[in-house]
Amino acid sequence: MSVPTLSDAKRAQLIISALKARDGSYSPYSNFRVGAALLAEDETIVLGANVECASYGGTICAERTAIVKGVSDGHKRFNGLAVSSDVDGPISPCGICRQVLREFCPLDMPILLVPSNYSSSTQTVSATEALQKEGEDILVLTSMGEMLPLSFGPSNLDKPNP
Ligand SMILES: O=c1ccn([C@H]2C[C@H](O)[C@@H](CO)O2)c(=O)[nH]1
Ligand SMILES: [Zn+2]
Repeated sequence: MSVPTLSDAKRAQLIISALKARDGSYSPYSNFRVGAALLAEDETIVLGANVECASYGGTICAERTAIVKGVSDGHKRFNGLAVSSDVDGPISPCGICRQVLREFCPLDMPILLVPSNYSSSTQTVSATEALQKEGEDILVLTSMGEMLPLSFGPSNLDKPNP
C-alpha cells in the first residue's frame, strides 16, 4: 500500500518529537517508555507518552495520550504520527490505540515507527519489508489503513469521517 508523502522537514520534525515525547513517560511498572507525536491539520505537533497505573488496566499508551490531548485541545484531524520507545527496532501501536487513532485520522495518514537510535542514515522500509527485519534499527513507514485494514469507523454510524 502506498503512503502519501510528508515533506522531509515535517517527517524529521515528527521523528524528533516522538523521541523527545518519551521523556514524559510515567512507566514505573514496565520501565518501557513510549513517545508519540501527532501532526495536527494546522501543523501543531502534539506529544504523548505512556502513563501507567498501579491498577495496570488503567494504563494509557503514548498514542492515546497524544490523540486525547490533541482532540481535547480542539484538533479533530491529524496528518501524521510517529511512535518511538527505548528498545532496539521500531514498535507499533496496540490494537486499542489503532481503533482510537482511526476515529480522527484518515486511512492514508502516514505513520512512522521509529527505532530508539534513529539517525538520518537509518533505512526507511515498508511494513512488508519490516516483517523480514524484526529487531533491526529500521524506520518503518506505514499508514493508518495498513495498520487497521477493513476497519469499523465513524462513517459506519453515518458520522462524517475525519
Ligand atoms: O504502542 C505502544 C505499546 C506499549 N505502550 C506502553 C503501554 C505500557 O505502559 C508499556 C508496556 O506495554 O508500553 C505504548 O504506550 N504504546
Ligand atoms: Zn496502545
